[in-house]
Amino acid sequence: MNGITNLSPEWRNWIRENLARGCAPQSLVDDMVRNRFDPVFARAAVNGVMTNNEPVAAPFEVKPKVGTGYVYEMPRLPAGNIIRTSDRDVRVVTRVNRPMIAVLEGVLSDEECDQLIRLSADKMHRSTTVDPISGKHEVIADRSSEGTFFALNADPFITRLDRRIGEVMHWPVDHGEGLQVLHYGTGGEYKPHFDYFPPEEPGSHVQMTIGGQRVSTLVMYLNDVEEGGTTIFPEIGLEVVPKKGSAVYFEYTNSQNQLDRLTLHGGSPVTRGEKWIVTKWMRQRRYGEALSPATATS
Ligand SMILES: O=C(O)CCC(=O)C(=O)O
Ligand SMILES: [Fe+2]
Repeated sequence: MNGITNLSPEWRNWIRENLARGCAPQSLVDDMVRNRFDPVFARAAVNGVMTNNEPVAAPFEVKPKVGTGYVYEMPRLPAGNIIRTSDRDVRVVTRVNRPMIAVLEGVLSDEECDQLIRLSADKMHRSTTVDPISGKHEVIADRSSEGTFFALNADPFITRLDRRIGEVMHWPVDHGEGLQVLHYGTGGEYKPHFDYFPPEEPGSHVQMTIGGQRVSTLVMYLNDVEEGGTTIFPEIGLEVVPKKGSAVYFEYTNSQNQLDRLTLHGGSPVTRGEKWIVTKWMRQRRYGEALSPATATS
């Protein structure tokens, strides 16, 4: 998820002209990625030009209500003490109803955690977040971690995890962004933030061009952290201690497009040892649906 994240007038014209010539949108995305564009941004940019919504200025189709008055609907997370997925039973250890948060055990086996770390270790990049004004992915001081990303169906191992995670989150696999592995060294942290794209920030519109708003998050812990590194929810004073194979789930966008500000959260500083997590973010719609079915790949 790295690379160029702004569209010069020249590139915008290039997209326009090639679409007019009948080029497949995906081939333009591929060319842009070869020219060092961020893949997610490239898709959003091509889509924006295709739909005549210039990416940064594109109005989001429904203006979401923010903050107060969030209506809590039936949680998407299945009810009960055990969530039975196609290949594993996941135990619910804690549920909070407002905001909707759950702590889950046994989402991943120890071997799966180790395997994800192994697969990620040699392809980590300093993590980026979305700049509120430009919508660009920027390295920022608030997020001292390195990350890497696994596209949906990257291989049978990832496909199996994505399937199980979709069952736990009770949301279609193809509405999910690819799994994102993050590593924090000692001192690493992620300051409190929202996982949804704040609609008042212009950069959010770029991110929402494909798939819409994020609706829910599953943060899975890949190791036990010696000291610190808890997932904190400062609005409600909750702290979840990382445990290998466990996860914290939360949801923040309801069917009326309202956003739950109580899901403000962060990763507290790792004071001893290191911390590995893998995160799944679900979107309102199919992630990639804005391109035609023949060209959408994730
Ligand atoms: O590190 C954590 O515990 C939280 C991670 C997080 O908030 C995220 O990946 O969006
Ligand atoms: Fe987050």
